[in-house]
Amino acid sequence: MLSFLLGLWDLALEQPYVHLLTHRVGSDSIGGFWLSYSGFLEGQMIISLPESCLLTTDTVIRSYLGAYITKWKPPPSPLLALCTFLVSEKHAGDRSLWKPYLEILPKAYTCPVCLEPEVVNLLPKSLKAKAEEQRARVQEFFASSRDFFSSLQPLFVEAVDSIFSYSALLWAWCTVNTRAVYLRPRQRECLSAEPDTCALAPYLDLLNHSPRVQVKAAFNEETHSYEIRTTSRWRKHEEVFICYGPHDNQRLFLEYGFVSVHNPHACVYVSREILVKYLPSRDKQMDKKISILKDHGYIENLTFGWDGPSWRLLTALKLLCLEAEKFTCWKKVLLGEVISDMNEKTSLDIAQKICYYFMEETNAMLQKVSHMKDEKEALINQLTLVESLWTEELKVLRASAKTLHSLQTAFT
Ligand SMILES: C[S@@+](CC[C@H](N)C(=O)[O-])C[C@H]1O[C@@H](n2cnc3c(N)ncnc32)[C@H](O)[C@@H]1O
Repeated sequence: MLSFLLGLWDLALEQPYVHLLTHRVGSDSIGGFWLSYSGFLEGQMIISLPESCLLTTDTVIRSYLGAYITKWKPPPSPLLALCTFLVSEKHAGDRSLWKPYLEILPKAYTCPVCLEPEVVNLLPKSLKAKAEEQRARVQEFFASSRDFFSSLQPLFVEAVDSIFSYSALLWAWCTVNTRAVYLRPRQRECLSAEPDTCALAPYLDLLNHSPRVQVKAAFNEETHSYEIRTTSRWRKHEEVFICYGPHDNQRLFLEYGFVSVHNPHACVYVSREILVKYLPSRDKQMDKKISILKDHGYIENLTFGWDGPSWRLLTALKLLCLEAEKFTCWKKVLLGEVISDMNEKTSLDIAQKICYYFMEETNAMLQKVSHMKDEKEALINQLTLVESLWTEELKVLRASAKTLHSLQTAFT
């Protein structure tokens, strides 16, 4: 493993910028990270990984799988090509040129698609629905790929069913989903029309995420290398982070299987059902108001954040709280105008009720997770992850409740 990585080091870096540290956590996962050797200044290159070190669909098509992919109709997707290569190379073990890379990849993942259904049941509703969608998508990916896998039988002594099992494909899918970097879309006749934008980038993919840093990452067409430059400053021996995007914790959990503590983008989603639950049930204009919110895209992505209810959430509430005689002012509400003190106050009161409701629910879920941790030791890692998500949500809600309280005092 190390020789491979040191090989990359020689190839990719002009000077030894970083120490690479990997350590195993438990038996089935690996935590890899980068430690700054001599520090980085803003704008400095962290890594420049030559194209030849990237694992792309080109790598797959040039391999022994190429002839099978080219023959297969309808053409396999770029994702299927990458996943098939990963599973096949992992199966090859010592015979694989990619063995050193494959050995440092996690053996298992913690994205919701890999969690036990009873753990998925403990996720916030909005995330649970996305987790179930993700699982259905991966299951469909497996089901629709089985004929293609069968066509590969001449390449293997063992039955392909045992090599390209659901768990093997799931592992490969998670590897691509959690670790791939973005390349500009390419189109190849032997692959389906889905965007071919993923590349695995050994060594570079050991960089962990921090929401508080900024990087510039892209393939440089002139140097033919994938380059990452930091816009932050790193002191000697500090862990170097990159930013995977301005993702909230639910998105980080869904796509990468982790939760970021004190994530500035963390938020709690308010569903339409909860929004309506706290409004006066006698409002005859409610259906009309809901349909205005829907038409103007204000029924989704309503959130509580560290700074209180989002502008979208408050705007939606102000519109829903409009008094009957002020209903015609709904456009002004969407433009951010204040309609009346009464409208401002009522919407803040309802925002606070919803916030308290979420805090109660979150505390109840935390208790449930804690009981389950006592009862189901085998699930402790998965449950701890879910617990950290709820804990972060509770912190956001407390901060929001505080902001709401101070906003309300302006009306008392
Ligand atoms: C591209 S890899 C980064 C390197 C990774 N730590 C490894 O094991 O090789 C992305 C994965 O690293 C983990 N990860 C990245 N940033 C993290 C963070 N701030 N906290 C916890 N896990 C993180 C998550 O499991 C994520 O799916």
